[in-house]
Amino acid sequence: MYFHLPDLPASILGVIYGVLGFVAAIIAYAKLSQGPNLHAIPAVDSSSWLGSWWSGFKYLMNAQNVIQKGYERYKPEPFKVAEINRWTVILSNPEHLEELAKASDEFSFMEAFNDRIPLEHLLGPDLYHNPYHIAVIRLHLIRNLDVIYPEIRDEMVASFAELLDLRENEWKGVTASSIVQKVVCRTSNRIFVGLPLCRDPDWIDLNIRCTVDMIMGGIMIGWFPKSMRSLASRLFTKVPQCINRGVKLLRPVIEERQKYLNEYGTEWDDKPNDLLSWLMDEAEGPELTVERLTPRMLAINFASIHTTSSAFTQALFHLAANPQYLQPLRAEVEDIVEKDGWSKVAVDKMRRVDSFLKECLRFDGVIATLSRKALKDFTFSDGTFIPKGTLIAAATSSLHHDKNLYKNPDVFEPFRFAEMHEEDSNGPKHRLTSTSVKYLPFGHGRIACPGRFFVASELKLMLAHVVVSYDVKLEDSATFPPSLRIGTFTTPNPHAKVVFRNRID
Ligand code: HEM
Repeated sequence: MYFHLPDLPASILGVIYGVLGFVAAIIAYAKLSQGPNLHAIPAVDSSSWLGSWWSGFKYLMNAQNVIQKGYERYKPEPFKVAEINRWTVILSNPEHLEELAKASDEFSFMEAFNDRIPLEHLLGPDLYHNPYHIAVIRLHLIRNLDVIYPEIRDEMVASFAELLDLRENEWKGVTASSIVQKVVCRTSNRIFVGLPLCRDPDWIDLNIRCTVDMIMGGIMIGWFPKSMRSLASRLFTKVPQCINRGVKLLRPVIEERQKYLNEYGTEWDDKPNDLLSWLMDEAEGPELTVERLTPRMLAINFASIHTTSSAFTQALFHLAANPQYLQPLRAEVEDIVEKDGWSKVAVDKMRRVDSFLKECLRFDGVIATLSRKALKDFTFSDGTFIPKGTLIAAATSSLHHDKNLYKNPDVFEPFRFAEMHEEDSNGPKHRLTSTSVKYLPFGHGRIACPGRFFVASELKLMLAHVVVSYDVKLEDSATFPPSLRIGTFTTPNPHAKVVFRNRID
């Protein structure tokens, strides 16, 4: 059920929107004032009644500018930025970030996330209170990477071929973001739920759309008091329909596996080696039901599909805008594959491919990561005090463009990390999967993204395949497509085209 305003004259609608805006401003201010006492931390813009609301609006429109302004003015001290209904303290001091990344009981990633997108009320409390899927991703997905490599590649190559559907040597323009989302969804789900579900158009559509529905629904129900959020989620968001669709599609797969599990225990011939199987092996009691496994699977897709496809779409734009990098990438891939085949060993050796992707995430990846909520009062070792309840994030994009941390930070230098790897005796620390307070797209420390080893393999296989199989360029006279941003969410341009043809040389 959704609310629609009836057709009313513009003047009456204007009054209604005015009143709603005023009420929203009051609620927002009330929420801003209810939070922890952050008076000692300077604000980037005004912290007055109306000023903070206006600053929140500016943050929504251009968070990067607001954070950069604070970074230039206050670094290395923390500063606060107003969002529409909350303050966030931004950290810019690498020492603070290192301490934050190491802290255990004092800060929570999940609490901070839940404050923005209340997954607990959207997908149910089990996911939030019993996140056993994180351990499964951390242990099984990484441990099985070698074995699942051929499947990742098989699905990815088939998806590109089908979705691009190129004829002879003709150039064909495609909407990059849409094609990449489908390739990523299919390829990732080959490892998440296996064949044939990973190719089911309904499953692909569900997982691509559901992320957007969860973000929009989450932002909306975040305005409601906690006690009303589950009801609001059922009434005003599309998430319950997503879960029902998911249950319908997953039920036959899960029930068949449950039959084998009951009959043979955790091992049987031809047992699928995928994330769903590993989750079912670890699930206990009611967690093993279709109704509990489905939201978990949707949540894993939520964490992976848009993040991975955004990273690859942006890489594709960089490649198409800079065709001079195609040749050095091709040379590396062909040389390595000739000796080692399309194996994990081979892809691990592809330093230019690794560096290209890593630079794309540094250059125009996320704006703020290391999002945490302080669960108790915390004092950094230099005496900086953070009160309980404070929302914190790192000034990721500003750090990634700081000339004290990177040479020529505002220039896209795709092989910079490969060169650092060559010059450094501790080369591996420059790999895509290595995090540090200078490199934060995957977060850092105890809670750093557990999917990053899988995603690095997937992205590297995709880029290596594209460079050896296709010629790519932007449309004639097109310039680098600008990303879309709302608050700290950033997404590559959803309309821009990349032109492909089968490689001719
Ligand atoms: C390019 C793709 C991806 C990016 C940029 C990314 C980024 C991140 C970041 C920034 C965090 C928070 C870490 C922190 O604050 O320290 C995170 C957490 C997480 N990511 Fe990823 N991620 C990606 C892909 C994936 C994939 C493919 C999966 C699943 C297979 C995944 C699963 C998760 C999970 C479950 C968490 C929560 C960890 C926890 O609560 O301890 N991510 N990711």
